[in-house]
Amino acid sequence: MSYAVKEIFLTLQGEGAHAGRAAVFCRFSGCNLWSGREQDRASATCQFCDTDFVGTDGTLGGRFATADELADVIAGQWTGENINRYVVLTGGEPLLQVDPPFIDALHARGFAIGIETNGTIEPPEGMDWVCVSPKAGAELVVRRGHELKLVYPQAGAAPEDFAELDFERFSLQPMDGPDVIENTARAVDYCLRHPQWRLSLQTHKTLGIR
Ligand SMILES: C[S@@+](CC[C@H](N)C(=O)[O-])C[C@H]1O[C@@H](n2cnc3c(N)ncnc32)[C@H](O)[C@@H]1O
Ligand SMILES: Nc1nc2[nH]cc(C(=O)O)c2c(=O)[nH]1
Ligand code: SF4
Ligand SMILES: [Mg+2]
Repeated sequence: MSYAVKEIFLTLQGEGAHAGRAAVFCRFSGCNLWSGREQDRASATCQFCDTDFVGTDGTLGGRFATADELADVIAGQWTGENINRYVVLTGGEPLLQVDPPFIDALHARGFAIGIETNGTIEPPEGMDWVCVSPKAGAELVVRRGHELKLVYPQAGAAPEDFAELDFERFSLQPMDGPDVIENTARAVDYCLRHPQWRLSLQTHKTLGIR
């Protein structure tokens, strides 16, 4: 199988439990909850997306014929010491494309693998950190994992709907957009009242890094 990739870049994980950790990001093209076209946003299942995942025209983006070819480009972006190598697979929806040969190819190059997923597709075995971000109106198939990171607030997806699921870490991430200041205040208030949840800020945005 081949892989359609929007962009590949080295940065710090900005969100969630691994915030601050050096990681190569591999952003796959395409999503099952939105076409990525602005004219389709209002009718999409997921309407608040902050990401351009259309096409293969970003930094180091392209179509990769094999898992080894893609894993080589990812490994080539790692510039630090060769310890604690970490890759984050995101998108778009990475689980439309991530398969066992690709996971094996990354592990063979010494990477621990994190994935950001909307939870509608079961991940293959071997992921080191599965971060599920449920979307109102989309069936949640992945009901266990390492981290559940809920964008807040979302009509039809309240934190209480997910609090009993089998995750190690529960993160609440303010919805970015015109109401981000109010959304952040509400998320802070929710975490104070429900200490099962921890605030997740999109620190890369305030830092001005990718
Ligand atoms: C762009 S998505 C890609 C991965 C996957 N499709 C998903 O939704 O989890 C990466 C992360 O950004 C979050 N996100 C997307 N739009 C956001 C927004 N407007 N504000 C805060 N987080 C957002 C998602 O919920 C997800 O946790
Ligand atoms: N720095 C940084 N951290 C991130 N965490 C999740 C991201 C994503 O778009 O999936 C993201 C991103 O795009 N950049
Ligand atoms: S599911 Fe993820 S990538 Fe797809 S539109 Fe929603 S936030 Fe964006
Ligand atoms: Mg992002």
